[in-house]
Amino acid sequence: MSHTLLLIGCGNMGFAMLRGWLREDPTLTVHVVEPADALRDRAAGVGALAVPQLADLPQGLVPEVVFVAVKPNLVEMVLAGCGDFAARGATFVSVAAGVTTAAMAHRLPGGASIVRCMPNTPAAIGEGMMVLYARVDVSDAAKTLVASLLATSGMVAWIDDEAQMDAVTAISGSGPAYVFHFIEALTDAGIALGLPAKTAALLAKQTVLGAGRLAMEADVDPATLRRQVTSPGGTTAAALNVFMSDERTEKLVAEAARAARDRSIELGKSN
Ligand SMILES: NC(=O)C1=CN([C@@H]2O[C@H](COP(=O)(O)OP(=O)(O)OC[C@H]3O[C@@H](n4cnc5c(N)ncnc54)[C@H](OP(=O)(O)O)[C@@H]3O)[C@@H](O)[C@H]2O)C=CC1
Ligand SMILES: O=C(O)[C@@H]1CCC=N1
Repeated sequence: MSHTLLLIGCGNMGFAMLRGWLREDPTLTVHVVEPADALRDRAAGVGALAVPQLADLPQGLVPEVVFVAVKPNLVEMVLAGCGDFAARGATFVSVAAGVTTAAMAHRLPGGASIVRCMPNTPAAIGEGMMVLYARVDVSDAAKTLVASLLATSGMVAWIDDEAQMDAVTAISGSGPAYVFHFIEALTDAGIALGLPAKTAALLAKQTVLGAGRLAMEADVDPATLRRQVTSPGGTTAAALNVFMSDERTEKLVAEAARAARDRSIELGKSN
């Protein structure tokens, strides 16, 4: 069924979602507000109707869902200009790290329908992890619509405790960057061991892709999959001795995730 959406902010995350939506459902009408010329052109290129500011949107526009994908410090300012959409029944979905639904509600008329989402950039190819939290007064119909729209971007999961959103941000929101960093490091290691750069990059990327898909599809857990690669006294054991001695990797990843979680909490406090 065709729906009318409004996306405010079409940078890295907004565009990743936009591309996913329009690729899956070209019948959607998506209005975009984005000040940067090049990013508006990019949005128009995938079929959106893009304008530089809210005031340029068609008079009387009735978006069913307003997605807000600006930097966290701008969310409240943007929402303050969206009262008319709330009055016309829109559901508001912010993807901003740290910005609570209470802070959003503060800028919208009473009773506004508000959902918070933590997406990630693999949404651009339909492989995102889209985690949602809805305030108690959001209707089932609105939740179903938001979830079905975001399902075009990847997997959808609901949480019922908003406080968990900071941890979600640390794991799946920021997580792709950790994996990209690992790919960079694995590529560099391959080059250092004498592989051509192109070959090293291909091996690193395909290995992460294949391992991720196997972890998702296998009926055993990742620890079992790891053991299946690790011949006693073999090459993998030699490498894992480096990764696992003194729980090095677990400690590093836990420390990194805590730093992201703490930053998400800070972002929430500064808004
Ligand atoms: N990038 C990611 O992987 C993820 C990001 N997020 C969240 O998504 C949000 C956006 O992040 P990201 O896409 O990376 O940031 P970007 O800076 O790439 O995108 C934000 C866009 O919003 C535009 N913008 C600024 N002011 C307005 C306004 N008043 N109206 C409309 N658009 C405006 C910016 O334009 P200009 O630059 O010209 O100011 C920019 O193009 C953040 O809140 C972040 O926490 C969540 C999960 C993952
Ligand atoms: O780095 C950030 O703050 C955003 C939120 C999650 C991923 N990117």
